[in-house]
Amino acid sequence: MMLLKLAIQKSGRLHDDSVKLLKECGIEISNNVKNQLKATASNFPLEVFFLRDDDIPQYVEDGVADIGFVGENVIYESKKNVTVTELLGFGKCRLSIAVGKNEPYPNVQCLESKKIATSYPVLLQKFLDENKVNAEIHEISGSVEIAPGIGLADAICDLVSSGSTLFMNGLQETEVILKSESALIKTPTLSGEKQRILDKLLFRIQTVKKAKNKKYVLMNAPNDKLEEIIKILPGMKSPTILPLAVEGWSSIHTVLSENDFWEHIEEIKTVGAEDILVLPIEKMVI
Ligand SMILES: Nc1ncnc2c1ncn2[C@@H]1O[C@H](COP(=O)(O)OP(=O)(O)OP(=O)(O)O)[C@@H](O)[C@H]1O
Ligand SMILES: O=P(O)(O)OC[C@H]1O[C@H](OP(=O)(O)OP(=O)(O)O)[C@H](O)[C@@H]1O
Ligand SMILES: [Mg+2]
Repeated sequence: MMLLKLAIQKSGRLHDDSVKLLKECGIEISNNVKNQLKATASNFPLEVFFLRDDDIPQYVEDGVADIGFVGENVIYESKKNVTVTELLGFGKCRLSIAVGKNEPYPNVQCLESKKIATSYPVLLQKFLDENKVNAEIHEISGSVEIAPGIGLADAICDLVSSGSTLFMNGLQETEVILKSESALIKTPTLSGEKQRILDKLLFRIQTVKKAKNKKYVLMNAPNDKLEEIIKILPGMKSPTILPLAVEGWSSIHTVLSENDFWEHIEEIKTVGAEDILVLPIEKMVI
């Protein structure tokens, strides 16, 4: 049977979320044997390779793997011929330039002739070129944030998420050069049969993604307040209204994005809604 070959990170920041996404898509993979580098799904035509994340774009370009889950930072730094097919919503971070927290940084021009340490020379060079800045790039493979403190460089360009690594190393973030999250990449040529398997996988991923920032919201309200509450709720189509056992009251059910929920909750309460419940949604097919 034809199997779609997927490359994911063996261990590291993207591993758990990659496996979790497959699970949420209803795909069972057993990788119980420690250090096993390959696994086959038991209920979907998928074979999973566990690799270093930096190697994934190359494998996918070569067709050794048909698709991969990997950070956009790694994809664009690698310059490989692969197609970003779907963003996956995890591994969110940004590639930023930072300098010592007491260094003045009026604008990007102040990087002229400076030495910048990074593991992302391609993306950094592109940014410098776009801004017509000449700077010396010093490539190192990790612990980049330590570079200014030990006199190795004047500035750094590295991944930032919470900012705590920068803070702990006495650095300030001065430019965001790329916003990144994990993405599904695809090999340049895929057979028709494999494309059909990929379409099925993409449908499942999109179904899971749609549900992720949506909430199922239930609330009780007196019947004479229903109309006013419904006007406030930006529901999917129209909310479901069910009578309560208590005379004159109803239960309103609707689906809201997390954002909309926070934005409207005060207003809904003020108008007269009570006993508001917010539940996660597992899957959503619309
Ligand atoms: N602080 C962070 N917050 C969120 N996502 C991050 C963060 N740092 C990195 N990432 C994302 O996770 C990816 C993997 O990070 P990780 O640190 O596991 O990489 P690695 O050490 O190069 O792993 P490997 O051993 O596979 O080469 C990064 O390429 C990036 O897309
Ligand atoms: O802004 P923060 O939340 O502090 O995250 C940023 C840090 O996370 C990443 O390193 P990671 O912890 O993955 O270690 P690594 O250097 O071994 O990849 C990145 O290289 C930064 O150092
Ligand atoms: Mg790596």
